[in-house]
Amino acid sequence: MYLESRPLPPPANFGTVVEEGIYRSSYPQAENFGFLKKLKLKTILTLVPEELSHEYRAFMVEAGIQHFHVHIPANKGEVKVQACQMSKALGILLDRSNHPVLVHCNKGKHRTGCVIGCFRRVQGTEMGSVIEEYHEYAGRKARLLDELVIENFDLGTVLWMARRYDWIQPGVEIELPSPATSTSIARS
Ligand SMILES: O=P(O)(O)O[C@H]1[C@@H](OP(=O)(O)O)[C@H](OP(=O)(O)O)[C@@H](OP(=O)(O)OP(=O)(O)O)[C@H](OP(=O)(O)O)[C@H]1OP(=O)(O)O
Repeated sequence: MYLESRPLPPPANFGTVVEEGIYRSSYPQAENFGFLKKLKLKTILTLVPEELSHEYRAFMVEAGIQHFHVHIPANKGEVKVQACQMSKALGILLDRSNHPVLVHCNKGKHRTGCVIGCFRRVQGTEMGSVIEEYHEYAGRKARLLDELVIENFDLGTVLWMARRYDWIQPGVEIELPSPATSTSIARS
């Protein structure tokens, strides 16, 4: 993308999840702000715990972008993300009044990959395709624990939002874990 003669590079690992609705990326840098402005974002959802830089915050204020900050921990050594954190992040993405929204972490691979993977499950996407998309962005750094989070996330925690904002494809049955057999990795 170009503005006049200046290139407008997207953030690294940028992708479109839902056309003109949901985008994903690594942590945006100053040289990416022009590209983000062209997306006419309404919302940015940051998944890393660190405070925003003054420059990044100033960009959002100037562009009239609302900001949400949800800490999704990295699943290293053990699953660390909890259902309440994941459902908070998904709730922001499912709410179409926040669109267009960019969701990012540091590299746009693991934490963003988990959130988008759970979002795809809400959409009823077949698990093989969900995991394939996770690997597309995580590359050789893909983590089995992230895949377990995606596969075991309890969709029941966001089902009312999915219905309210019309994310569930007609005829798609959302499979909820039965209380007795629930092996949900992500505990609330
Ligand atoms: O391979 P390692 O275990 O050394 O992971 C490194 C780093 O790999 P590198 O050294 O090759 O750059 C990871 O970057 P990539 O694997 O995405 O390239 C990075 O993932 P990340 O930024 O969170 O990824 P996102 O969730 O933002 O997508 C990870 O941070 P944590 O998982 O948050 O701890 C780092 O761990 P550490 O140094 O202990 O903090």
